[in-house]
Amino acid sequence: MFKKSFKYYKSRKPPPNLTQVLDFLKSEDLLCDNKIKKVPLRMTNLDPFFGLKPLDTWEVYEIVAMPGLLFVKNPFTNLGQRYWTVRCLRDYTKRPNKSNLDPFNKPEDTKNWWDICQNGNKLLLDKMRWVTLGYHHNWDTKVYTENNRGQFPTDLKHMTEFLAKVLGFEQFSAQAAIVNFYHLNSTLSGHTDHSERNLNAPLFSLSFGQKAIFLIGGQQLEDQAIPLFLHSGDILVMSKDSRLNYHGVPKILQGDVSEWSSPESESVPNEYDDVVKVCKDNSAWKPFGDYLKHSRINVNVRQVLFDGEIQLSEEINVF
Ligand SMILES: O=C(O)CCC(=O)C(=O)O
Ligand SMILES: [Fe+2]
Repeated sequence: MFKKSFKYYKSRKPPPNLTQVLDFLKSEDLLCDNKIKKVPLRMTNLDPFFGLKPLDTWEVYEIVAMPGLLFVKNPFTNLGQRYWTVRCLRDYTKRPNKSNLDPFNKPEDTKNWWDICQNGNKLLLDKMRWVTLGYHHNWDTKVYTENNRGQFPTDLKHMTEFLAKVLGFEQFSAQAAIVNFYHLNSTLSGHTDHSERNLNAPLFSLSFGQKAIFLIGGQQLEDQAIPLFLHSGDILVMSKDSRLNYHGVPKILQGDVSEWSSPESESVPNEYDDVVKVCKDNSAWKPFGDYLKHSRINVNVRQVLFDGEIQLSEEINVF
C-alpha cells in the first residue's frame, strides 16, 4: 500500500488528486471528520522561546489513525522561520558537519558552500542535498558510532528540547540531526528511521519553505498510508506507536511564500543577535528568501542514546 500511494502522489502525468491529503490549514474540517484530535500542551508555564509563538496560541493535533504521530501547526514566528533558514543554509552546511558534497570537493570548497554560491556559483546551490549534525548518520551502514560524532548545535538542541518539554517528552535529548534540502523535483523514498539505539525517544521533524506531501504508513509496507501537507513552519513528531512507521516525501509543491514574509519585532537573547541581524536586513535576507521560493528545508532531530547515557560505547578499563 505504501509503495502504491507513493507512486500515486509522486506522479506528474497524470498529477494526483489532492483531496485526500490531510491539510491542517483546514483543521476544523479534519476535526469534524474525526481524522485528527486536539492534543493539550503538557507544559504551559515555560518562558517563551526565541522564534516561537506564545504557547497559548499553539495548535497540536494527533492523527487518529496514527497514534503517536503529532502535528504542531506552524508555531514559529516569521523571525523564527528566517532564523532557522539562515542557520541551516549558511552555518550548518559548514564543515566539520558532513554533507553529500564532501566526497566531491576539497575541504576548502565546501567550507563556505553558501558564500561560494552567493559569489556566483549558482549551479552549486541545488547540489546540496543533506547535512548531518551531532552523531552523523552513516548512509551505508546506518550505524551511528562514537568516532563519527560532531558537535550538535546548541541553538537547535535548546529549541528542540523546549519543544519536547512542551509536548511532554521531558527527557528528550537532541543528539543527531539530518538537514534535508529539497527542490521542486525532489522526493525522499519510503523508509523507517531505526538506526537510533533508543527507539522509544520521539523524532522531531521541522519544515521550512515550500510545502511537501508527506506520506506515512504503518510498520509494514502493506499497511495503509496517509498523505498530509507539511507547510512552512509545521512540526511533525513521530513518537510511540508511529516512531517506526514507513514514511517518505513523494512531492514538493510550489506556492507558499508568506510564512517568512516580514519579521516581527520580538525580544532576542544575545546569542541569537548575529543571525537575527541578517534576518532583519532585507538585502542580507534576500538570497535566503529566494532559496525558499523554490526549495524546502527539513530538519529532523533524533535522540540516539538511552536517557542518562553519554556515549555509545562503554569505556574499557584495562588494569
Ligand atoms: O523531509 C521530511 O519531511 C522527512 C525526512 C525524513 O524522513 C528523514 O530524513 O529521515
Ligand atoms: Fe525519516
